[in-house]
Amino acid sequence: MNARPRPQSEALFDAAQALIPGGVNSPVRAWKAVGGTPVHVARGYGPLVIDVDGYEYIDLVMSYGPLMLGHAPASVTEAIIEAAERGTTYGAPTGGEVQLARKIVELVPCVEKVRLVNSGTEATMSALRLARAHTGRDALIKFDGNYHGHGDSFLVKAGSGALTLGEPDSPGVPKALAELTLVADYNDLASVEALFDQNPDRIAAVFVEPVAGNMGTVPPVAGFLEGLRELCTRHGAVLVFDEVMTGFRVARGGYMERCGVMPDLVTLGKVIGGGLPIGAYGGRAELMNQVAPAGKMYQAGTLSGNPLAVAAGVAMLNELSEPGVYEGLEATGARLERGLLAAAAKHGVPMVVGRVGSMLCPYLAASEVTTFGDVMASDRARWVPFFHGMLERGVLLPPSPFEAWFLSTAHDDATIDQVIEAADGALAAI
Ligand SMILES: Cc1ncc(COP(=O)(O)O)c(C=O)c1O
Ligand SMILES: N[C@H](C=O)CCC(=O)O
Repeated sequence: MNARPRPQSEALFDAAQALIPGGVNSPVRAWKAVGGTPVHVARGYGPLVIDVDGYEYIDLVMSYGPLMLGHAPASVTEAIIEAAERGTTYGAPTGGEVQLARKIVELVPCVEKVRLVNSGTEATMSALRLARAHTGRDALIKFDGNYHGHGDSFLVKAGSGALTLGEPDSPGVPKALAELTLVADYNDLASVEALFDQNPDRIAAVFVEPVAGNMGTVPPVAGFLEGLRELCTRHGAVLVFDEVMTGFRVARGGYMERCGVMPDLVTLGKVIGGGLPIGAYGGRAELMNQVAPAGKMYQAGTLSGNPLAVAAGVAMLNELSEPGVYEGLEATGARLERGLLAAAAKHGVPMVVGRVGSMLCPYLAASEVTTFGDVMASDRARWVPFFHGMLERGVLLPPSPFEAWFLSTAHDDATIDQVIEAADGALAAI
């Protein structure tokens, strides 16, 4: 199949490379892992995006997770327009912030109080500072291949774009700070226990993506999150679930609602902003009351609680509160998983699918993927022609085998069947 010519995307990418580092404002968008020119998007509606050359694609990037209702859902768009007409930012508290905070407190089980920030990165940086302030300790444990945004303390064995570019430990992070980040193996409780034993009274927090979504999609094995809870309680460390990706995606109350394990703090982002920039961290009142001005741990933001983001988030969470939404997303995810596995089996391509609800990742691998090592052992070279085969058949995937695919309520059965048909063709050709 011949690649479709994309002169407009190419011209824009050339111009962007002269103006913006690597031509993009977030590294994973540069298609370094798959090669070629990134598709530059002109607009999106429902499950589709249209590029600047006029081609239409079924979108499985979905802005890396926020767009639970597809592109430009009327309720969210109207809420943004109404809010913008009243002014875009005030630097003063608003009723909208209270509405969004109330929704989060009502729906996310571990949250009694929540602070809104501007991105997932800010949320995790702030949660880490709070854990350090609370415990008076400096070290943290994170997991190989988990990604918590680009705060210095987290760019150690990081997933997502850092992994894609082969830079999981970024230059520019002070060595003294990086040494405080201890790295354990995801889904391996013994590796966490060993770090606690080797570092008595040093560990402020354990940060975990309860479903690892920045090395594809790797659900936790039975007992892993329960074990982290027990270890943190035993050693006086703060357990932080980074649900920036999974919050309101895998269930209204995030993955903690599905698994029943309660962290001390949670970080949120993506969905709660309805597609506008936002982040949040929250937890028990006793912890959150240490944040300024209630307490001494300083954290602030000129645009925090931005009226547009908050209005979009409230509209999004209202729609997600409708009955049947998550059951529908589960069915959509299951349909795609079944179709992908059937297509792979038909063409003799080894495949396993990691999936929780509407986030998923097919690995070109013959056996179960539960660890970072399993992810790295999957056939990433063969994934590249698969990506391009899908693209040429009108399906836009995240441009890296380490990124999750995201579905929305706008992806109906007919759309999913088109994705499966494209996968059938793409897998036949690799
Ligand atoms: C689990 C997780 N935590 C934190 C972040 C950082 O969020 P943001 O990109 O909004 O800074 C991301 C995504 O980038 C994420 O997937
Ligand atoms: N995997 C990342 C976040 O979830 C993708 C977003 C980005 O880094 O641009």
